[in-house]
Amino acid sequence: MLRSTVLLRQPLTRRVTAQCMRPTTSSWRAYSTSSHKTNSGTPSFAAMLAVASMGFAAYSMLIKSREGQAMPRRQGAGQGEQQSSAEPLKKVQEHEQPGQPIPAFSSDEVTVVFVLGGPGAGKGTQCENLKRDYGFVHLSAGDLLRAEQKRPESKYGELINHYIREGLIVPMEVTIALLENAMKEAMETSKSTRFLIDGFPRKMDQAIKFEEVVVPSKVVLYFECPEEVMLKRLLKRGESSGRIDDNIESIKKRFNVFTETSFPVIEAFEKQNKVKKVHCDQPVENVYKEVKTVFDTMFANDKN
Ligand SMILES: Nc1ncnc2c1ncn2[C@@H]1O[C@H](COP(=O)(O)OP(=O)(O)O)[C@@H](O)[C@H]1O
Ligand SMILES: O=c1ccn([C@@H]2O[C@H](COP(=O)(O)OP(=O)(O)O)[C@@H](O)[C@H]2O)c(=O)[nH]1
Repeated sequence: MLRSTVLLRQPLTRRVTAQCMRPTTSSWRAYSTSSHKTNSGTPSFAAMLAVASMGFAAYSMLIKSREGQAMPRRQGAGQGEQQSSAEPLKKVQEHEQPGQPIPAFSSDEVTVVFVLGGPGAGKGTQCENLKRDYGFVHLSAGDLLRAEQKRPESKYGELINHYIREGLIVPMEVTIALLENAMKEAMETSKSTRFLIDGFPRKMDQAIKFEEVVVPSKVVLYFECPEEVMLKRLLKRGESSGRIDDNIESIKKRFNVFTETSFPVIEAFEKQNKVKKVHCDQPVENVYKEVKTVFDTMFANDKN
């Protein structure tokens, strides 16, 4: 059984240090949970206004749509109505009622591995290997957001586009709903119950909410990689990815957001002894050897 999410519920102001998690490469910045801000990670005033108003609109819609709603009973995997991705916020609103939230899935039945690490560390590459060899479903939060952004009927296209370009973290209501919908769909279509959640959670509130309303994670795979290596990989990827954030300006912002906001999530999971660290500054095959060691140990006799 998993340990509870006690640590994740501790006040976020609590200063956590996990020396073992800190990068050792001298040229890589020191990770700290203190909240210093850097200019390169700060959007312009106009951009902030735009983000604030878009974010406010999304939250207003969420709150408005909750009004007069009775508390629905959460349903297990493979049951209940199919949730269209047309309205991702609807999914989370079900959880946002007073009282103790009920996770959508039981961690006895559904296995979630969070795959975390800086941009370009190689998460997606290794997830595809794991999908092939271990039968996990690979859900990239970034890919789900990009698909939602491109969906013509989406209300959140512009909002997602802005957040991704600025390297900022999209409000969790959107991302959690997309993830839960995708999990549900995979369970219904392929009866899969093992998930690699790639690039999520990137923020404490996302981690807490997902484990409360979807399912607690089993393990966190942390892809440790020096910044200069990630930078090189991202610039190379940017030559053909067509991604609006694989450019030097966006990359710098993403690095700052990772250091200041996402790395503390990894530290918090480390305090729960959930983190398995993989060294990514080596060829793909060698990284995968490390990843396989973790999975062979963790899931050798696991039926989930
Ligand atoms: N170990 C590795 N060595 C060299 N290049 C890699 C390695 N792992 C991934 N890449 C390449 O680096 C880029 C970023 O990898 P990706 O898996 O997309 O990272 P992430 O999902 O963490 O952003 C891709 O172009 C990928 O082909
Ligand atoms: O849970 C998530 C995952 C991704 N993103 C956004 O999507 C971008 C790209 O994330 P992805 O995981 O696809 O790429 P990576 O940065 O790991 O290369 C991030 O910078 C964020 O703007 C987000 O807001 N929430």
